[in-house]
Amino acid sequence: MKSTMDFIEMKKSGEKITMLTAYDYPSARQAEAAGIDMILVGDSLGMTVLGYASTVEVTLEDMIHHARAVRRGAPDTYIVVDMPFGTYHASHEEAVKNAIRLYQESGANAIKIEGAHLKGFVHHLIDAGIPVVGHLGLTPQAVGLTGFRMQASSREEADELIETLQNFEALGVVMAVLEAIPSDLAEKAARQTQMPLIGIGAGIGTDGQVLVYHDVLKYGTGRPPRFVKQYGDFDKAGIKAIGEYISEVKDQKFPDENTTYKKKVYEDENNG
Ligand SMILES: Nc1nc(=O)c2c([nH]1)NC[C@@H]1CN(c3ccc(C(=O)N[C@@H](CCC(=O)O)C(=O)O)cc3)CN21
Ligand SMILES: CC(C)C(=O)C(=O)O
Ligand SMILES: [Mg+2]
Repeated sequence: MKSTMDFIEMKKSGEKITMLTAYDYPSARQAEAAGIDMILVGDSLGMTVLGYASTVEVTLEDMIHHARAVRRGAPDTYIVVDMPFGTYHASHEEAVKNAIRLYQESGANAIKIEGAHLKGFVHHLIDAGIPVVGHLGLTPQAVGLTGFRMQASSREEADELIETLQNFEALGVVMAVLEAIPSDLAEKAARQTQMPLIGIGAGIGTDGQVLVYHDVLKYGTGRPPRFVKQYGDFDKAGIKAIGEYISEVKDQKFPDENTTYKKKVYEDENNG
């Protein structure tokens, strides 16, 4: 399994870091088999696998439940798990308690927290020995305020983002995700910190990329964000396979010889 130090080495050497979300055992198995550098158990699971309109309804229990399945599917991959909405704002004390619980119960290697608010309590997590990943730019848990839109497009907001990253680094945050920001800002940010920066909708200049599993595979999603590239078509493959199954049952072609237990238990009876 790669370590936090390996990602810093990859940044130094210029080797891009690959990250993909996974939410369950099969998606984690696929990501590990393909050789992904790290897996994110994103709170996007609320939208991709639970069907909510945003990530706001996702709970700490949801994150633990899914992360444990991902760990079983990817025992040898570095896993980051999202702190969900409402679990780190009420007080620093509650944030620390919830973060410790998520880290301890999820089996993840690091926990990710959205926004600059993290600055206020991250030292407690680092004191406890928890690797913490930041997340700036578009922070989907704040969708009610921001919408799902590009962020930090003014000079002031861009400078503020870079300053927050420098604070994160000084506090001991190990990595950060930058979502939906102008590419020149992301590139500048990556040059100004030793922390590996993983981009999603942040251009080519970050130290790595992250995408959502269901977006990469075109699997049960609607119109994807602009920054998504679809590399597969699970919807097409799945609907085709399910359609063939339906036809074969209707046409009595399934089950067949190979899929039937034919040992006779009523051999001595006439006419069954
Ligand atoms: N499937 C999926 N992929 C994601 O990348 C993702 C999630 N879900 N859920 C959590 C957040 C939400 N994210 C989103 C969701 C939608 C847009 C989007 O539709 N953006 C439009 C622009 C919308 C506007 O300007 O009003 C785009 O064209 O990119 C962007 C990020 C990123 N994350
Ligand atoms: C989009 C990524 C960065 C995320 O936070 C998630 O999948 O929840
Ligand atoms: Mg998230």
